[in-house]
Amino acid sequence: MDFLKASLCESMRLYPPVPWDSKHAMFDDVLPDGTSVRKGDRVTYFPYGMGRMEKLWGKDRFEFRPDRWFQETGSDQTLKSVSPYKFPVFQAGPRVCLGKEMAMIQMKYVVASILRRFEIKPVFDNEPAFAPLLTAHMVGGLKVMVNRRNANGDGDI
Ligand code: HEM
Repeated sequence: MDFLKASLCESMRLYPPVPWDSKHAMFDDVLPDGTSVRKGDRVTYFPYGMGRMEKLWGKDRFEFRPDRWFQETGSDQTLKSVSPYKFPVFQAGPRVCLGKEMAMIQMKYVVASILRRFEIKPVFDNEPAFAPLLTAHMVGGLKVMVNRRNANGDGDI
């Protein structure tokens, strides 16, 4: 289940379900880096961009690597604790997503129960195009072939 959680986090790092999100200032304010914000200004944070920043994720930031979510020391196979300010897919701070734990449970449950029974393969080789609307979409959807797995866990068609 840890590897599944790491894979889900890695998927959401590269393709966050809420790729960008905005707030409007109620009062004049100053951000921690000194940027001043005036009352009524809109401030947007951009999880899609942050998930691809070399400064945050390293040179291999475009690679899908679930192992980056595990401890790096020796044979420690436990998941790392990653700051929501580095990985803000559920936002961070006082207005963090209240359903994030439930969302993780649901995603793990759906993926584990479907992949145990079915093999799913994309129909086309080309990489799906990501449409970063307020919530994430794929341009034209993702066409897949679904085969029931046999008792050995292999696709049977
Ligand atoms: C992968 C799934 C999910 C993602 C990526 C996600 C992401 C987010 C994000 C980015 C926000 C902040 C929105 C804002 O700026 O106002 C948010 C807020 C919220 N989410 Fe989720 N969410 C997910 C699933 C869920 C689920 C399953 C629930 C409920 C069971 C839920 C309940 C909420 C609530 C109540 C808030 C408002 C929190 C507040 O403003 O204080 N979310 N979510």
